[in-house]
Amino acid sequence: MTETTLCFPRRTRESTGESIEEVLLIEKRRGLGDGLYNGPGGKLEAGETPRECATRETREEVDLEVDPADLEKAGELTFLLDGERHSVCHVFRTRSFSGEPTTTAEARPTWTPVDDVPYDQMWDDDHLWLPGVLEGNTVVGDFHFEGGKPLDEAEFVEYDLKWNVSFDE
Ligand SMILES: Nc1[nH]c(=O)nc2c1ncn2[C@H]1C[C@H](O)[C@@H](COP(=O)(O)OP(=O)(O)OP(=O)(O)O)O1
Repeated sequence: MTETTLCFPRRTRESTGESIEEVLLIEKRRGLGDGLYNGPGGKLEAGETPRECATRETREEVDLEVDPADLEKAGELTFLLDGERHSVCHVFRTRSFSGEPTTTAEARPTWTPVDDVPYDQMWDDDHLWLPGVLEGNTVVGDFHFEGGKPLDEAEFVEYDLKWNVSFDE
């Protein structure tokens, strides 16, 4: 069973007297979820905490610096494939970062208004939990996929969500 992370950098952009709430999404260019929009993230390496992983992956994928201590844990998502736990994903958000997001071999970043998140070009589960996470809520969820490997070719069949949980990390 793999542990993974997702990191959602947030900002408020002022444009002609309006405040626009944005989230940094990536278009993933390889690996699991290739071609889909998501936050930067990936698999934990040996000895790494979820926060350290989210920080490293955000740097590797889009060259943005976030501090592990500044990440707010927003979700813990268990993905099941044919009844077996496939991965647990730790979801973080932050308004604290430095640098400019840059396209790499792994990902193409875009600041996206939270009202225009392209849920039709994301994992099928994302529209169920990401809006609440972007509103500042916390969530624990189980998401069941069926139909063989890899996960991004399996069918999303059912889910269970619990909102406003507290995380110790
Ligand atoms: N159902 C799902 N919904 C979602 O929003 N994100 C998911 C998801 N299933 C997996 N992810 C995310 C978690 C993690 O950030 C990423 C998968 O991790 P990786 O990018 O490390 O996968 P890769 O196969 O690219 O790994 P490497 O082979 O190490 O490059 O996809």
